[in-house]
Amino acid sequence: MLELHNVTKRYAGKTAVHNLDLRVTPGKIFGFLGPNGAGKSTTIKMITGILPVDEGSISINGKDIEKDALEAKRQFGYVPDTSDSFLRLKGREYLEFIADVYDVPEEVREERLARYASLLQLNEALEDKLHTYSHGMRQKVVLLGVLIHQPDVWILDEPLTGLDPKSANALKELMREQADAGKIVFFSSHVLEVVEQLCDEVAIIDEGSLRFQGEMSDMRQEFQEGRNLESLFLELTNDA
Ligand SMILES: Nc1ncnc2c1ncn2[C@@H]1O[C@H](COP(=O)(O)OP(=O)(O)OP(=O)(O)O)[C@@H](O)[C@H]1O
Repeated sequence: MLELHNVTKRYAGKTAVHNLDLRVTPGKIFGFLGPNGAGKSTTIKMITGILPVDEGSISINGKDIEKDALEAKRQFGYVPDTSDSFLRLKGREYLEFIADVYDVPEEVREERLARYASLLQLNEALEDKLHTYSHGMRQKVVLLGVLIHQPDVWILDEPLTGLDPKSANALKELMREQADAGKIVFFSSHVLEVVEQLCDEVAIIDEGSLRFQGEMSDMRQEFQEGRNLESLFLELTNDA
């Protein structure tokens, strides 16, 4: 379970996230949706412990991200929207490093590496250094780093941006596979089509405040059956 209680974040006096309450249960793909500047990345950075929470609290499988940071961080894998860490390492070295950090046994890591590198078409690139990778390839190697330790919770910030259609499709299938295996897949997006296709549950944030949280089907019902997600989104975020 991933829970946010009354979470607030300010940057130099400006409120980026305001009193946010979220509850994400296992076995679901959860889409965190909002326009540019809505507060999605700020929220994800607080969930992952990159940014401190100004008010409220966040727990992952019952572990508080601030009071019990190490245990909370063991629960999730994180794919940021851009990745420029460990650029001097080769792809394979980066993945070995992550597998070491999470104590993944040798045989298990080899098996996962073989399966997921091939699925994401990264095999050949693993012997190259990360600084030679394109944006999409970096996204994929970070994703592989998550898949190699199979956390209970996946947190992905705009994960499909920059992926070619084949890789995007592979990622969508992996997200579904993880959710069906009882894990939480929490991802942010402003691509409505993706959210509509993929999510079991959705939260919409705008100007730092939650506008809606619920099942995809509830959302359609609440805002008149038959309307498409785009018109609901525009209405909820006052952009219409
Ligand atoms: N480091 C920062 N310092 C000051 N303000 C910031 C900082 N980071 C974000 N903001 C502001 O906080 C608000 C929320 O930004 P955030 O990046 O969380 O939005 P987002 O929903 O992820 O947007 P996008 O879809 O464009 O990535 C915006 O008004 C943004 O300008």
